[in-house]
Amino acid sequence: MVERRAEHAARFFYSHLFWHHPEIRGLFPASAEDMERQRDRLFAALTHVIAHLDSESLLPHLRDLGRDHRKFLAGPEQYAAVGTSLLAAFAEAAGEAWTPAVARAWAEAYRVIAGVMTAAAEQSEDPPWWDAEIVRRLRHGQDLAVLTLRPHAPLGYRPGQYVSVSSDRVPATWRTYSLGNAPRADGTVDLHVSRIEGGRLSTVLVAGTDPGELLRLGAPGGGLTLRREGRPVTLIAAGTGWAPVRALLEELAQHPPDQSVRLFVVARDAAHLYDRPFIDAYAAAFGWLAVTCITPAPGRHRAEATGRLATVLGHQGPWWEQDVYLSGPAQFIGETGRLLEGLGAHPARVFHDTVPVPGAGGGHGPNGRPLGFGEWFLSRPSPHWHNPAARAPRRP
Ligand SMILES: NC(=O)C1=CN([C@@H]2O[C@H](COP(=O)(O)OP(=O)(O)OC[C@H]3O[C@@H](n4cnc5c(N)ncnc54)[C@H](O)[C@@H]3O)[C@@H](O)[C@H]2O)C=CC1
Repeated sequence: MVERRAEHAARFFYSHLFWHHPEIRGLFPASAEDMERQRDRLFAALTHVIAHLDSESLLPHLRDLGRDHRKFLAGPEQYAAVGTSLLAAFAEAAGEAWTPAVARAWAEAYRVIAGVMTAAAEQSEDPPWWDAEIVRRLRHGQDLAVLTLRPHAPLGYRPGQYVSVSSDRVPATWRTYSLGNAPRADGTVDLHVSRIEGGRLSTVLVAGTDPGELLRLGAPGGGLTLRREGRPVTLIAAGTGWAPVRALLEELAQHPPDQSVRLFVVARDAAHLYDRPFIDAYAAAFGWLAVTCITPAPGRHRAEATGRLATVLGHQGPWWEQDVYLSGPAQFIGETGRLLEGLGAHPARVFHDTVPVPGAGGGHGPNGRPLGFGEWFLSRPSPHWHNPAARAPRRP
């Protein structure tokens, strides 16, 4: 019932929260657009919890979330305030269906969720966030940069994962970006950032930060990590989706696989194949690796490269035995994932971190704005709160 009025419930929730606890407002993004995103994230996160109530993955997910929320300075008082406002918003949206029994069940559910999250936060031995100094910023054209960072403490990172990032230049705003390597001997890691139109943090990271200044990093996350199960591997990267794939390749090179590895790198133009020297060096050094780079025909739209990739993949095979790792824009992952299934790839062996939201064509949210990587990730699995037609089927 609340789902049908999700937009209203989310607005009510934040108004209630900030009215009763004005001091909490400062922990949330200042801009209206970023608050809009925040509202979606709340329901995406709740969807995830509710869709996984019976799943073994729920508790580990909540613990991760709890540890991660320390970077938002969330303590017991904030959890209590959020719980009160959340239940008030649900009561408002559910109307007469909000019976005393339902209210009790939700209060209990929230108590459990918040309890698991705060306990994990208290027990964590990791810092709440990592301060990371920008050691170097390498621009590749107008829209792309690779930032070399030195975190102040070791990062528990597995190749293929991403971190959330925040800068004092855009307060209370966190976005996820992938790292292109496991920490080097000196602790440094590379953050690959593509500027999105109107994206305030990505614009600052690509064009407006200086070596010596600090960023904040959240704990590494994501499941695009190597499964070494003896099957041949296909890696497919588009744009800065190259970053996690690069990290996976480095890991493969450290313990060369018995099976062949095919790598497909897709970019909007030749200039955006920004790591070409690395790719060429790997192709020359390792007999187990076959590389194909794909760009659109000159003058064509960037998405045409995805069509070209489809043609190339159609001539490869067999797919059933492959482990496939996919990384790139959400729309790209959706299209290429469907194509691979059509070509016979095993659906459980096509790995990626992002899931397209049904009904939100063009990689855009309900208000026409682009969805961030974190939102794609959080909205997994995919019942979409703002589109009743796309709701998950009810369990019998
Ligand atoms: N683990 C992951 O899946 C990761 C995902 N990303 C995401 O990858 C994206 C990278 O952005 P950019 O480097 O600016 O990429 P981009 O916009 O330059 O696109 C690169 C290629 O992706 C394909 N593509 C882009 N938009 C498409 C569309 N609407 N439909 C079909 N294919 C499309 C095209 O082949 C294009 O040439 C960001 O959205 C980022 O969030 C980044 C790192 C890791």
